[in-house]
Amino acid sequence: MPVFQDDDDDDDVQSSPVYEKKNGLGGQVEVETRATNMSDTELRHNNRHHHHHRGGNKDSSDFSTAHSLSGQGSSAGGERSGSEGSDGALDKDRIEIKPVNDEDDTSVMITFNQGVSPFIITLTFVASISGFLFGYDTGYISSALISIGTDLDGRVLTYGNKEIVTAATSLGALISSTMAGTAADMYGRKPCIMFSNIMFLVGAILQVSAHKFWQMAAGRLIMGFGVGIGSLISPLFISEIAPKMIRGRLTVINSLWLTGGQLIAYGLGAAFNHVNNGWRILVGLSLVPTVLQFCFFLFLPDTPRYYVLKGDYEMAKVVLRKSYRDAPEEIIDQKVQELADLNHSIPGRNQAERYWNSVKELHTVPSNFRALIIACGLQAIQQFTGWNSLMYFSGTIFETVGFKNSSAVSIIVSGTNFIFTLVAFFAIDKIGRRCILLIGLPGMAMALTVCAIAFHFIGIKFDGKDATVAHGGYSSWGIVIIVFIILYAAFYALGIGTVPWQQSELFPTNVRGIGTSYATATNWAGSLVIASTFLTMLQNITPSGTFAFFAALSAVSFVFCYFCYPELSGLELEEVQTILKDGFNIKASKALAKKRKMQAATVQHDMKYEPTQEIIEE
Ligand SMILES: O[C@H]1[C@H](O)[C@@H](O)[C@H](O)[C@@H](O)[C@H]1O
Repeated sequence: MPVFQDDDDDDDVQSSPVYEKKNGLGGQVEVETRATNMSDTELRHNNRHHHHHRGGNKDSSDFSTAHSLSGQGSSAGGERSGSEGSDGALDKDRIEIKPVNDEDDTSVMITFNQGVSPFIITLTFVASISGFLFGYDTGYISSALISIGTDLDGRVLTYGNKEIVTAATSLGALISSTMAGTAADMYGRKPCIMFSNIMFLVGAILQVSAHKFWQMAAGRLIMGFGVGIGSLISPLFISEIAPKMIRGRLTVINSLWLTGGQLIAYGLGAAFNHVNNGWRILVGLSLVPTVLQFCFFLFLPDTPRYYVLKGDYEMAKVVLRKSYRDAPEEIIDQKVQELADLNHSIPGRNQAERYWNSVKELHTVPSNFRALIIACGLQAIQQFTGWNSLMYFSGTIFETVGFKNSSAVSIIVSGTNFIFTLVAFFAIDKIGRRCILLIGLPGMAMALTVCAIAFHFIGIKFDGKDATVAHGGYSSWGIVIIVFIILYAAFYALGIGTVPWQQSELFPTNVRGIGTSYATATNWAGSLVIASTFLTMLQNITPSGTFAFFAALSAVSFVFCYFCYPELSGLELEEVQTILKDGFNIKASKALAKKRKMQAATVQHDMKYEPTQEIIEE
């Protein structure tokens, strides 16, 4: 079995089941990429085949389609292929299909040149409406808080009231996200999203008709239940229907809808700022996408994985057939078989036992626990570096530093967030998650530090109800604050705003639901803490102190990511597990990601012409 030293910097595209790497401490770390646990699900069928050697050479001989991009097929198929001489007994026309160990994967499907079907695009589009609602409903509150005036209880809202109305949604989201993963396994992803639509509906109606502060807060809380469910299920749904090779990007599409929703909320907020009861229109408009998503889902199916989970193999096949229109029936059958085999790999006689075993596995298996640290760590960093306090209160801040049309400035901030999420969409696989994180965090720390200094010179004071500035009107420090808040937004969206939502790739199948639930709950807990304390912080430790605090946290977060976040772009899911097996193995992950990218480029190029392919080691 071939072995290569990976501590060199060569760019070859060798693929091997065993890698020897030096870890950061100089010790030897053996990273084995065999999909050993899946060998029992090995499937075979007769078909025409092609055999790709590394470097993209092809010949026609015995073949295993194990793993097109990673060469993991080398575990079972590769060993056979590797002993070609002794394998002469193998039937020339036999294709051996071995799944990777991820049931979301299209490892059988990858034997086709599969485009993204209109059906997959439709499902992604409809599921992402949850992302839009997440963004819109967390976005409109900033301008609503300004235009609400004395419409509730006939008085001006205190900062405390504003914090409650804002934080209620995060609280609702926190509560529902802790249960959403399990509910999705029990009742299905689609019913969960439809249930979230009902929460959005009830919450919005309560708010639109509110004349009392507490009714408004209750409406925001119930809307939050919907946001929490949507924020977890939508990326999960997309990852389960997406073809493996574009799964990462499709997940970022959900983030694009999210930040786009925030942008639209700010735009409409500016438009309705001076309209009587304009905030009610803002809230009321959120009913449109909710109702649309609910109606669309009446006609759309759940994910194949869910149907297999429930034993409804026929429905799973129906969805797969629509998703991969060119796939022959036998491939569809085998994909369903793969999913069924993987489904049994979760131990337990019933749902409760399986749930408990997942919880145990999450905490006791070292690679899972490291994945948990990274996933929760990134979500916590995303929130505790202060972005959402700006999303929620930027209107108030900009008004205070002298900008009358504060909503317009807020549009620029959320527009920057959207545009740089788009930049992240292109960069996340190309230059890698780790790299954009390590660019973004120091950039944020720098921008926040400048804001802290500017706030000091502008002489701003919050007394819990009103904000006063020593130098009223436009000032050069006010402009510095706006410019650097925009820069902060750009660095944020490029890295930490987007990367944490790739969380599902960190976990293996059996703990993915529960792992992503923990991480999503961490996100909402952080959002809740920040939203409910930001204005109090401004008051007690001054705006300068608050921004300096966020700057310090960004700097510390950089250190965390530098030492704990491996490069995962282009890696197969089980490779992520092996990378995390005995440490965070940053160096090894970077080398492996580099090689995988080159292999993927070769395979993608060839896929245009070949129905099947594989990279194997010689
Ligand atoms: O990824 C998103 C995005 O960055 C949003 O702008 C932010 O409001 C959310 O909290 C975050 O989860």
